[in-house]
Amino acid sequence: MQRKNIVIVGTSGHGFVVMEILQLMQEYNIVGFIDSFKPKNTPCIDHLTVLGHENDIPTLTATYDIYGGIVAIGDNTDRANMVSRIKAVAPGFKFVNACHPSSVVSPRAIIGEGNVLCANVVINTNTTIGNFCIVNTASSIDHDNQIMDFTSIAPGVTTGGNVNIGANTAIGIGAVIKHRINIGEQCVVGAGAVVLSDVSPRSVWYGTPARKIRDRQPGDKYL
Ligand SMILES: CC(=O)SCCNC(=O)CCNC(=O)[C@H](O)C(C)(C)COP(=O)(O)OP(=O)(O)OC[C@H]1O[C@@H](n2cnc3c(N)ncnc32)[C@H](O)[C@@H]1OP(=O)(O)O
Repeated sequence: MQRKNIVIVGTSGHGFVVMEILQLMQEYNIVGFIDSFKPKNTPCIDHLTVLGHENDIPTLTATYDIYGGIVAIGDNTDRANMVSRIKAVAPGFKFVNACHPSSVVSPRAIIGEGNVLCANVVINTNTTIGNFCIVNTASSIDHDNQIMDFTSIAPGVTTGGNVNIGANTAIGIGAVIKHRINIGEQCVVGAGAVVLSDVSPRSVWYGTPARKIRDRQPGDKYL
């Protein structure tokens, strides 16, 4: 079967991680990168270059027969804004998932669209991953979790069963989240935190056990 042509939006290190995952999947043909800041034809990696700005996607779709692609931007707010812009200029653009072949995803898990599951990720039974999330290298998301849209899970995070993580929240590298914990939307859980109690929306928590450090304001940086 002929592979569908896709683009990767974002040319950071994360963009190249996503590119390698997509290459290993052998389901899509990557035609190039989209970037808001780099000029067209900027070399990226392998033979791939920047094809244009997100506003160029409609034209590029006609030129390259583009099916869709993935937004590979690590910051949750920037990723969400980019998805909105693409939906506005190219409503037919299909957002694909990049799931590393070494990831172990339960057949009873539900995975939305536009997600990245990196190497050695485990998604256990009855867990739902929304849309446009990043589950980074070797993270383990256990049974009956609900991970909402535009959330990012850094490398080596472990969640127990029945954990809920709200939209646009960032969980830092190596954090551990006890079973039956609810984490609100737009939160930051710092690197190495051990979360033993519920995390209120729009707040920053870290430490062992994790404590609330401060509220987050709109536009505050994530990691
Ligand atoms: C593939 C990838 O790279 S994915 C990305 C992976 N990266 C991450 O996961 C990074 C996660 N980020 C963090 O943990 C950050 O430190 C944040 C977001 C929690 C920063 O929080 P801030 O409150 O702004 O921290 P700030 O840098 O101002 O430091 C304030 C104090 O808190 C401490 N601190 C900061 N983060 C943590 C943490 N995670 N755990 C314990 N203490 C911390 C600092 O050491 C500092 O202490 P001091 O005042 O005694 O010197």
